[in-house]
Amino acid sequence: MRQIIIAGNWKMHKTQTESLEFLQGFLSHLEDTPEERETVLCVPFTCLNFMSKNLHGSRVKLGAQNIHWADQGAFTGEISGEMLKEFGINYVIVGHSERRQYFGETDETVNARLLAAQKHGLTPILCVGESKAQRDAGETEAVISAQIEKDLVNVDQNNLVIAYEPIWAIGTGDTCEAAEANRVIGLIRSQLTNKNVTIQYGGSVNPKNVDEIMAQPEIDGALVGGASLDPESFARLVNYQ
Ligand SMILES: O=C(CO)COP(=O)(O)O
Repeated sequence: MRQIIIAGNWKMHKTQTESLEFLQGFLSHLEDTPEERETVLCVPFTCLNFMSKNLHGSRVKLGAQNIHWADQGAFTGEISGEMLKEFGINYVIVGHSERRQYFGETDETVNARLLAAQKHGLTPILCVGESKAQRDAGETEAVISAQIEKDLVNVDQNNLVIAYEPIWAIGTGDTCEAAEANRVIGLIRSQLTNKNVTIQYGGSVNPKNVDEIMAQPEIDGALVGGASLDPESFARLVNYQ
C-alpha cells in the first residue's frame, strides 16, 4: 500500500506568531480526516522549534525545506541533519526547483542532501520537474528521467517521497492537467526499483482541483505552496474527497 501524503511547503512565509494563528485555525479541521492520510507542514527553520512543541500530540508531521550534506562545518547559512533532528521532525524537502533555480542546486548536491537526510533518519521529499521551455521542446520525459537517475544514486527508496512539480505550474495558477500529471508520475514510478514510493503532484494545487488530482491512480498526494498558507484552504486539501 502506498502512503498518501498531503504536505504544505510554506517556503519563506510566516513568522512564529503567524504560524500559531495558522495552527489555531487548522488543527480543529482534522477531526474527520482519515487516519491513514499523512499531513505534513514543511515550515521555515525559524518556526521549527515552536511548531514542534505545538504539534506534539497532534497527527500533523513536521518537515524542513532544506538540509546540508555535512553534519557541521564552515557552510554559512546552511543547516545540518544533526540540527534538524533535534526538533523531532520527520521530513525534509530536497531539490525544490526554487533551490535549483536561485541557489545553484545541482543533481549532485541534491543527491548529497538526500543521502544526508536518510543518514539522519529523515524522509526526504525529492522534487523534480521540467521548465516550460523544456516541456515545449518535448523534453519532459528526458529531463525528469535524468533527474531521477542522478538524484537517486545510492538513495534508499524505502525511505523516500518524490514530488513531481512542473516548474511552469508552480505559483502560476496554471495547474498541470490531472491526467498529464498522472502520466508523468507513472513514468517516474516505472524508473524506480521500489514501486511503492509515495509520489506527489505539486503546482497550483488548490481546493478546486484537489479532488480531481487525488482521484488519479498514480498520484499519492500533493505538495502545496500557496494554498497551504491559509488554514481553511489547507484543511480542504487534506480532507479531499
Ligand atoms: O512549489 C510548490 C510546492 O513545493 C507549489 O507551489 P504552489 O502550490 O504555490 O504552486
